[in-house]
Amino acid sequence: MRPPSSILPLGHYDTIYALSTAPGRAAIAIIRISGAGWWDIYQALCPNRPPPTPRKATLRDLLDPSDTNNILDSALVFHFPAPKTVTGEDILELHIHGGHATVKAVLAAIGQCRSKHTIRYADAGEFTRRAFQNDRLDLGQVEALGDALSAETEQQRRAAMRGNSGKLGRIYEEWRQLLLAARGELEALIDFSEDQHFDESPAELVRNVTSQIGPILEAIRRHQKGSRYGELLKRGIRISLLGPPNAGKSSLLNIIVDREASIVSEEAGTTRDIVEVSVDIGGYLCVFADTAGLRSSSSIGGVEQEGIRRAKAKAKDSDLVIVLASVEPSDSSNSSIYQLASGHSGLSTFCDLESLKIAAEAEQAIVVVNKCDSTRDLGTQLEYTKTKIDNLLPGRSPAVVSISCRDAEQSGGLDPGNIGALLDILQTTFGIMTNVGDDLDLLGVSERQSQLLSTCTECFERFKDEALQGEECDIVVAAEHLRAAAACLARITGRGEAGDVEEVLGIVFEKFCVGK
Ligand SMILES: Nc1nc2c(ncn2[C@@H]2O[C@H](COP(=O)(O)OP(=O)(O)OP(=O)(O)O)[C@@H](O)[C@H]2O)c(=O)[nH]1
Repeated sequence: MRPPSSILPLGHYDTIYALSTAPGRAAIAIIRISGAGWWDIYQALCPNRPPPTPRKATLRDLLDPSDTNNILDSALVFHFPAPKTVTGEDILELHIHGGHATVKAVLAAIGQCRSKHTIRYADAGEFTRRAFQNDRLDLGQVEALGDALSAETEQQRRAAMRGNSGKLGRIYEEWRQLLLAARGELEALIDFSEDQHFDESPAELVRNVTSQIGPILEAIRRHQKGSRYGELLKRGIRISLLGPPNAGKSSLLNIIVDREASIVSEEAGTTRDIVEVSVDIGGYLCVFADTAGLRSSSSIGGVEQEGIRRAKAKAKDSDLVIVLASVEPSDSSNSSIYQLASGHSGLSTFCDLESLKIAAEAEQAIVVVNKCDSTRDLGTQLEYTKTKIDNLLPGRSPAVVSISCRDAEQSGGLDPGNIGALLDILQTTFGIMTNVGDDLDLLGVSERQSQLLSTCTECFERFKDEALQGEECDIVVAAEHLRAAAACLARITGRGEAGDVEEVLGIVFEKFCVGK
């Protein structure tokens, strides 16, 4: 359904053009022209030449319209006839040489072409906006396209492609049509029940609609879960490194991100503020936070206390908490640390209880035992540590992995310190955290769409409450709840009765660049 012309922006019928490839020196640059004025532009740049065969590459000299002796470039020219094009309009694409002067000259020449259509440089995202307005893409697909353009990791790209298929839009439109039909039946009852005989009583009809809503509500829950997982992939998985001072949190961060992002020192309590670094692990965008070591002592100052407060808050806000335990001398005098396993060689495994408590409540947790370079009874200590962790975090059974940042630093690789094994465990955990089952399209549900689905659920719940009134049910109110639910679905796709579509478009198109 084409949106009403009242919501078409000013300049919608102008012919627009833009450099669609990145600016700068390159082998090829593509200039895209969209709109009815394409033919005037073609004639001005390629005077007396026959039109290019649709969808076929045609070699043409592009001439300066104000001086036809001046050949601007020799280009490959494509004409894509409306309506089956990326914008739904006629498209002319000029594949020119990518030098700065060539691009500048051809763009200037297009601006000079005469036409009864207004010809102007495109605004950011205007090609895609036209695709939406000409019904080539729904709003969910536009959002997915924006995500695809900004994708930096493999998993971000995959999630964006899932939203691009149009499948989600078709599902929401199907639900909306079902609601509209149900609402139609309710309204028929309201308008005509006095004059005509209906097979169903209002209460029966409302009950029937309730049973149709049930499967949609269930599906919405799956879509919202998919959205949460998709958002993890798009915005990145937030990981906190938590543990007592000196366990090696900063050392581990530096090894993972392969640079000195955080200060490492033998002085306990070095890290105060949170140090955040993004890194791509196996295609997953991860945002690691190195935090202040947790300890409780009357001797620590105000700055460290604030660091500890921030560390706890950060960990509680994370998707995954990595607790660092470490192998230290058994006679460690630090009263804040708790012995997880005692060793024979004068070295035992320690951690602080506060970090483990936070891990017990975290969505996902992994325990890493660092400084394993110094112990000779690692296997036994690890066994004890696992048992102790299972007792301290009942029902969680987090993975426990031993590493040595020192070995990794000294060898300059990941395997000697067992960091490779930790990265494998992380990747497996990310896979579990973002597993939507077979329906991978659910990863394409955006945060905006998920919020609208929540509102839609609320409307359904109100409808169901009304239905529970039985014969007392107010059918006008029930129909209104269905209308509101259908409006939420319309706002997801940007189709139908989405009254505030311009506002929604503004938000969605914010991140688009010129030429897209
Ligand atoms: N033997 C050994 N020492 C390590 C290892 N990893 C880190 N260290 C040392 O432990 C000390 C503390 O390391 P950091 O990475 O600063 O520890 P942290 O947990 O960030 O410490 P805070 O900032 O105090 O919370 C430094 O002297 C490191 O060189 C390891 O695998 N083996």
